[in-house]
Amino acid sequence: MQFCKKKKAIVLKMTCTIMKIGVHNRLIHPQYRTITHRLFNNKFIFGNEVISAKQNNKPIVALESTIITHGMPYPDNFETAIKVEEIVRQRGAVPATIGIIDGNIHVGLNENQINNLAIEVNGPKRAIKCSQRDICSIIAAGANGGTTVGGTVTIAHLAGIPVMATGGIGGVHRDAQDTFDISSDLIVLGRTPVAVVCAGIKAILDIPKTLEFLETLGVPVMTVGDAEAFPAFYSSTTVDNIKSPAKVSGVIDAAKCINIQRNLGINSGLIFAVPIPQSHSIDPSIIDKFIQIALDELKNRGIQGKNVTPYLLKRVTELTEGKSLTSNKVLIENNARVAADIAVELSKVSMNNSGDSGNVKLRENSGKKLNVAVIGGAVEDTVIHIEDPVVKRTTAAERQNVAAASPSYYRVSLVRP
Ligand SMILES: O=c1[nH]cc([C@@H]2O[C@H](COP(=O)(O)O)[C@@H](O)[C@H]2O)c(=O)[nH]1
Repeated sequence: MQFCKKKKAIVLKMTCTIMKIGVHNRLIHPQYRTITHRLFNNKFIFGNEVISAKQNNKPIVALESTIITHGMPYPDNFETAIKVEEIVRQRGAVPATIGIIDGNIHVGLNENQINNLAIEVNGPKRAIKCSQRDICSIIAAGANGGTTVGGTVTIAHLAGIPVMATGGIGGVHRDAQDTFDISSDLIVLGRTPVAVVCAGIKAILDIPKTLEFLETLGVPVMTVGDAEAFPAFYSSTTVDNIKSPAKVSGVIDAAKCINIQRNLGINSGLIFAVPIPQSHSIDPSIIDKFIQIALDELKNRGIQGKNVTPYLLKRVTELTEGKSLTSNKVLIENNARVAADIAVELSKVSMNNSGDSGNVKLRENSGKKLNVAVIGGAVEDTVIHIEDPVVKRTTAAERQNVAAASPSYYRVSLVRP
């Protein structure tokens, strides 16, 4: 009897564990299922709302948590995070705020957890700013992490969430030629297929250089709407009114672009830049003066690396007497609205995936001879391995015709370097 009870308990425990792994495994991106299943099934914790959204194929929007832990003061950080989640729900999608708590990756933090991260913003238990490189060490230490765009995109992709919203992505810092400070957000976006909805690139950065770098990485950058200008976070245009590299007219076309990238198997992210609502756009030349003051202070104080962006955002808030913080909140809310609409449209186009190529016109190969223009060239080194050289005594007559004789002298294999 005793034995039976014990056996039943073991069987029950095993079934529960298998169920737990099963549920989590299904929520993970198929490409990583086996690996995450083996290594991480206990490290990924999905919020109830996210689990239910996954099971019912509802659109999900990933939200980052560095804004909470390093981007805003308390209680603005908490209130904004909650409001942003609510906006996503109102638009018909499910929010998944991503962060690390006690060494576990959370996809869908609850209100209590968000408050705990928010309240510690200047306290001793403040979470670590977590870009992709920090994920493993934070998990290993059992610590808390507020995930940046790069960190969030990495986790969202593992969790099979293709859209995220933030305020502004990181980028190339203004004096990058001296400091080499380039946000890892860009590198992660170059190799992770998640669409990021933001208010452009933060004005504290070198926007033209950031756009150049994104082009190098092959990341599509598109403004959403009719505007020609590229938005600069606090302002709907940059100081020198840079043109956007591309634009989509609205959320339907944005979703089509994500779907096309996916169908083509292009593994980079996409950036959708949404201009801050005109009511809260700050004149770019005014904000630039404050940014310059904060940048000079930064140099004098020797602040570097991951502390640069939080310091600049905080100082600009002080210098503008809170005006930039209000704009920051408004633009994040606006981005969440657009991201939710894109996620809803994306779930429609992906359900209806009958080879729809969106605005891309697919041309049939007509079999006609095409005139091809070759631009540039490629040089490829070839290493020749000589196998079984044949030493052969030749006659004078044979030596006169080396060209004809040489192929039979060696067996050659070509190897790509
Ligand atoms: O409105 C905001 N948007 C974005 C950020 C964060 O700033 C990070 C960039 O930091 P860094 O420049 O150190 O890579 C982004 O990834 C994002 O997490 C922020 O604080 N506030």
